[in-house]
Amino acid sequence: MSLPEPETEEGRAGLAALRTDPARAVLALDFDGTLAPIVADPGAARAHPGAVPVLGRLAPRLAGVVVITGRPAADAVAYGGFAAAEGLEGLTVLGAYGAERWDAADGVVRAPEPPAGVAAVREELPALLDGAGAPEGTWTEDKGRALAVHTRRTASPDEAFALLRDPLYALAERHGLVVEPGRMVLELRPPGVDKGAALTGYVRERAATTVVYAGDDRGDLPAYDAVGALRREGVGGLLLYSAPEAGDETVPDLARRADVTVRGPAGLVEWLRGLAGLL
Ligand SMILES: O=P(O)(O)OC[C@H]1O[C@H](O[C@H]2O[C@H](CO)[C@@H](O)[C@H](O)[C@H]2O)[C@H](O)[C@@H](O)[C@@H]1O
Repeated sequence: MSLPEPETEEGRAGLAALRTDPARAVLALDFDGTLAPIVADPGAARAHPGAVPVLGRLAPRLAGVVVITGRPAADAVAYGGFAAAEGLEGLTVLGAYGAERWDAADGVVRAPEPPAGVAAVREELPALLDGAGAPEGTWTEDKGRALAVHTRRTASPDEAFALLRDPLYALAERHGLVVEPGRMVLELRPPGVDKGAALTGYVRERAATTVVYAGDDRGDLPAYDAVGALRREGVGGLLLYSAPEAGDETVPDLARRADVTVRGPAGLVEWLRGLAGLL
């Protein structure tokens, strides 16, 4: 099986480094929109059925496989079907943008206590949404250490997103939180972590000389930046963009910078199968 040639020179160099020494390469993947198709109900998201089998084939050949997600680590593990998966005994899941860590080796989630601002936002959010005129279908996902306001199930998700944007930024700022905007979602979460720092830490921990990162949303941009910085240190890098299969708009900053574009989780699984075939 062959792999499509990366569209950039740096990407071709990254793929060549990966093929030369896979045992020193890290494969890092976002969850929603990358491993799991986007669905209207966040609680119904599940990894593409081909994801775990192909990751299980790849992982024993690599320095490490890590899922880096805005989800709580436990949710990603459950929705991904990652616990006790064949070949994924060394898998790591970095949840809540790197604040939480789960390792398949012991099945434990490690995480610090959320800051007090999260409880204050939880308290004030319902009245704020009422006052802002949040339309029917607006839904708050309580992630424990963050609150995510989803607009996908409103009649006009983009309009609802625009309506709620400023009030939610103001609320987050009042309580020392930051807003993470995503695909029809505005998440209020603690500052101080992002997917870039999470990825860099994992690459260093594994002493990797190549890193592959796949993502679909704005929250993945810090990981793209991290791959850029690692490349400048001499680490090989390959950036994949999981473009929307339907409905959602593309994220121009990811589309422009990616070395390889795949069509959603199904396209990513196909690419990973091609990689497994090559290795
Ligand atoms: O970092 P990720 O793994 O990409 O997680 C980002 C957010 O993903 C989830 O929301 C997104 O997926 C939902 C299910 O497909 C979809 O309904 C929603 O519109 C998307 O924004 C999740 O619910 C959030 O908690 C994550 O932060």
